[in-house]
Amino acid sequence: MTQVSLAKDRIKILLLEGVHESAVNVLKQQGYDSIEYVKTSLSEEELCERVKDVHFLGIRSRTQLTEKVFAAAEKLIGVGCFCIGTNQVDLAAARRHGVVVFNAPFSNTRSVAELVLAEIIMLLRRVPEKNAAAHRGGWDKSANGSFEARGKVLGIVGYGHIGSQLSILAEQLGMQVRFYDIETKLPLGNALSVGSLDALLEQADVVTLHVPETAQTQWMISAPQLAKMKKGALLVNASRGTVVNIEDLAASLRSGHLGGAAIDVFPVEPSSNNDVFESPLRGIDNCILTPHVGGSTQEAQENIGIEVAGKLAHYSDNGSTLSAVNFPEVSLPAHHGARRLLHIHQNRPGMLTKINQIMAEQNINVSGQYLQTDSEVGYVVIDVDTPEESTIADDLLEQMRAIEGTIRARVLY
Ligand SMILES: NC(=O)c1ccc[n+]([C@@H]2O[C@H](COP(=O)([O-])OP(=O)(O)OC[C@H]3O[C@@H](n4cnc5c(N)ncnc54)[C@H](O)[C@@H]3O)[C@@H](O)[C@H]2O)c1
Ligand SMILES: O=C(O)CC[C@@H](O)C(=O)O
Repeated sequence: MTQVSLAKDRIKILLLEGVHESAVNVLKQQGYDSIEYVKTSLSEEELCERVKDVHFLGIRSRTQLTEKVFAAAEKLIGVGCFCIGTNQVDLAAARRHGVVVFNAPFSNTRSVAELVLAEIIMLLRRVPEKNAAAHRGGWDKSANGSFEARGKVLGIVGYGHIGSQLSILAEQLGMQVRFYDIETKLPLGNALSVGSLDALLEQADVVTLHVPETAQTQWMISAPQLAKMKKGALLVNASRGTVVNIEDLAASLRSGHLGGAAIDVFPVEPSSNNDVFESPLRGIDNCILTPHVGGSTQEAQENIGIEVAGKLAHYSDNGSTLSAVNFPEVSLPAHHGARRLLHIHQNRPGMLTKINQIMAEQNINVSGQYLQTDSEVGYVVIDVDTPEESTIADDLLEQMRAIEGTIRARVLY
C-alpha cells in the first residue's frame, strides 16, 4: 500500500465526536482547510465508508477503530485520539497499516482528579441519597453514615498521571493515601505504596480506579474484590467501564456491603446523547452516575484540541512521530531546502540497504537520515538535496515504493 504525496489543500481530515473547535482552528492555521466535522461517533460500517479518502482522522473514546476500518482507510496517514485512552483503537492494526496514532496523555488529568475528589466528599456525606430524597419531598437531616474526608484512607489503583495528581489533592484534605500499581512508582508527599491489590482493598475507606483498559485490568474489581473491601467502603471508577463488573457492584451496593459508589464509565455506553442509558446501577441512591465526563471541562477539551491537532499537523508537515503511541518515535528537525522522503516498512533485514542503494544509484546527496524500528515496523526518513524545480524526489519515491515490504511512503516538499 503506498501513499501519494499531496499538497495541503488536498489533505482530507475527518473529525468525529465533536472534538473541541480549538482543533479546527489549529489545523486551519496550519493551512489545512479540508476538514469534515461530525458531532457523533460512527459505526464500523459507516466508518469504513467515510474513511476511504481520509488522510487524518480525529476521534474521542467512543469510536472503535478496528482492523476492518484500517483496511478500508487506504489513504489514512494518522489518527488523533482527542483523549487519554487509546483502547478504542486497534493499535497493532494501525501500525501494520502504517497509520501513526497520537493522543493527549495529560491534558484532562486535572479535570478527572478534581471530579473524583468532589465525588469522594459527596459520597462520604451521603449527599447523593439526601439530594434524591429532597427532590422527592423528603428531609433527611441526620449525621448518620456521614463522615469527613480528613483522616480517611484513600486507596488509589493505578498511580499514573491521574492517580498521582489525585494523591496530592487528597492529601491536602488530610486523607491518608495508599496506592497499588504494577510498576514501581515514586510515592508523592506522604503516600505509601501497598504490595497487592487485595491489601489495598482491605485497608481503604475509599477505593478509586485509575488504570488503563488492558487484558489485565478487565473486570479486576468483581465480586471477590468487592467482598474484600471494608463494610461501608466507597468505590469510584473514572477509568474504563470494563474494569468493574457492574452487576457485582450493583449487588454489593444493594446488599449494603459497599456504602456508595461514583461511576463515570460503563461496559456499554450510549453512542450519542439521544440514546437511553441502561445500567443495573440505576435507582441506587448513594451511587453517583455520570456520563463519561471525567475529562469533560472547557479547559481540558480546549487544550486537548490544540495538543492533538498540533501533533497531527506536525506529523503531516515534518514527519515527526514523537509521542506517537503505536509507532517508532522519530523527532525530526525542520527540512528547509531539502525534500524529505518518509518510508514506513515491515521490519525485515536489508530494507535500509535497499533504500540507500536507490540513493547511491541516482547519485543523490543525502543531507540527513533517520531510522527507528520496533519489532514489526521500520520508519526511515531521508532528506535529499535537490534543486527546487527537480522532480527527482518523486522518482525516488516511486522506486522506494517498489521495495517489497513497503507499507507507506510519502514525500514532503
Ligand atoms: N473518565 C474519563 O473521562 C477519563 C479521562 C481520562 C482518562 N481516563 C482513563 O483513565 C486511565 C488512566 O489515566 P492516566 O492518565 O492516569 O494513565 P497513566 O498511564 O498515566 O496511568 C495508569 C497507571 O495504571 C498502572 N497500571 C496499569 N495496569 C495496572 C494494573 N493491572 N494494576 C495496577 N496498576 C496498573 C500503570 O502502571 C500506570 O501507572 C486512562 O487509561 C483512561 O482510560 C478516563
Ligand atoms: O472524551 C472522551 O470521550 C473521554 C475521554 C477520556 O475517557 C480519556 O480517555 O481521556
